[in-house]
Amino acid sequence: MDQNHKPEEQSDLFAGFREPYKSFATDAIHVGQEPEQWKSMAVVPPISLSTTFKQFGPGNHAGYEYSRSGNPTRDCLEKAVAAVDGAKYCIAVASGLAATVTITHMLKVGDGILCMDDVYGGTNRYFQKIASQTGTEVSFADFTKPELLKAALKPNTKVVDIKACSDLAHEFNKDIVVVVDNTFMSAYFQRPLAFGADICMYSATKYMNGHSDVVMGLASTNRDDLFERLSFLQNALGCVPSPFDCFLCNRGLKTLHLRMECHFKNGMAAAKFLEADPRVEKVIFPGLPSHPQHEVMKKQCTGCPGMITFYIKGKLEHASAFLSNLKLFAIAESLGGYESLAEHPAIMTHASVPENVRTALGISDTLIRLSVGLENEADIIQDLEQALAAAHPKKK
Ligand SMILES: Cc1ncc(COP(=O)(O)O)c(C=O)c1O
Ligand SMILES: N[C@@H](CCSC[C@H](N)C(=O)O)C(=O)O
Repeated sequence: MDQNHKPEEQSDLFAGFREPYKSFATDAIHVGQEPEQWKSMAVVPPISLSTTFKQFGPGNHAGYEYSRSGNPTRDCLEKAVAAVDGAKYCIAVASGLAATVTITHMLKVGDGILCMDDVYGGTNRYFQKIASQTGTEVSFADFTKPELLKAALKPNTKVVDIKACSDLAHEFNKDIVVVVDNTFMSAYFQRPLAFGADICMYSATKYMNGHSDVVMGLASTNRDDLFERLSFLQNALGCVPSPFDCFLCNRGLKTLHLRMECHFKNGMAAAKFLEADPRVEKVIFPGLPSHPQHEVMKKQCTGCPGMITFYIKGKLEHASAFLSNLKLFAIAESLGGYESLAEHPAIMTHASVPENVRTALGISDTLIRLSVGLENEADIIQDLEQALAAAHPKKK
């Protein structure tokens, strides 16, 4: 390994980024968690497993009637997430995809969705193979170029999927609902609602829970009308998370700020290491100046998560050799947990994206994705170094 490698200086790391949101950690730790709400004065919200709640008389209850419709543990999580998103409201659902499905159910037959082309493979699959078969018109565009978004907006467009385009979309039609999938950024590094988005959603399976032990989705909003519809759909569609999962995610949220700062530090170190390595073709990490949206990121975000993609030199066999030789990083789908993961998007997470679309998006045989975890920086770099050496052995 590179013996001269020094840990990233925290102060330099965040230079040029937005200041963290005021009282973020305090809100994540305290909002919705007030001990006074329980007779027991429990400091940590209890896991409320009861599926039903006794009523004083028919229709006269203490705020809860049936656990799909409302649950005390879920309430604690939803209040805390709303606070860290700078939102009035939040709903928790059973997965990130359930959040996408629930939001899409706000549409009527004939309404349109305009989605960022480079989305999670399962979102692409849902829009192309399910939503578009049931009367919703779905199209995709590259929102990193506002002129392409502008050209793609249609009179029936109701949902788009990127924060930077909120103004453009609302100018075109104020009824367009701008939805940002904030999964990769987390609430700590980006607040889409503060930039004009109408709904901020997550696969909480990732950074928001952060421990790779919960599958969950979240959606926050400041709009009363959207919340009314979303909470109606949360109950009516029934895609709700279990109270135990709500407890875990609520707990994970308490350390989000600490985890994200460490993900950024380790991610930056790994990205710099890879960018300097001759066995690597190209690194895509928005925290690096080489990334085309680096300036946008610094303007809009308070930091950069530990997600790196890079092209290894060679062919599929080199990518496979690199992945198979990793020791600290596990080859696995998912991201945003405390542990480092690596995967091959073309074969794994984005296999459901049609091949021609993958090619257009650059999801090739040599593309590798890393979710850099919270292990020691030097051990992360050492693992990358030895796997690159195994993929590209020195000729004798
Ligand atoms: C960016 C993004 N959005 C949504 C999802 C869907 O989330 P879930 O797996 O929790 O359904 C995922 C991953 O699956 C994702 O990576
Ligand atoms: N969002 C996760 C999950 C990836 S894919 C999961 C499954 N194979 C599917 O196709 O739904 C990630 O990006 O790793």
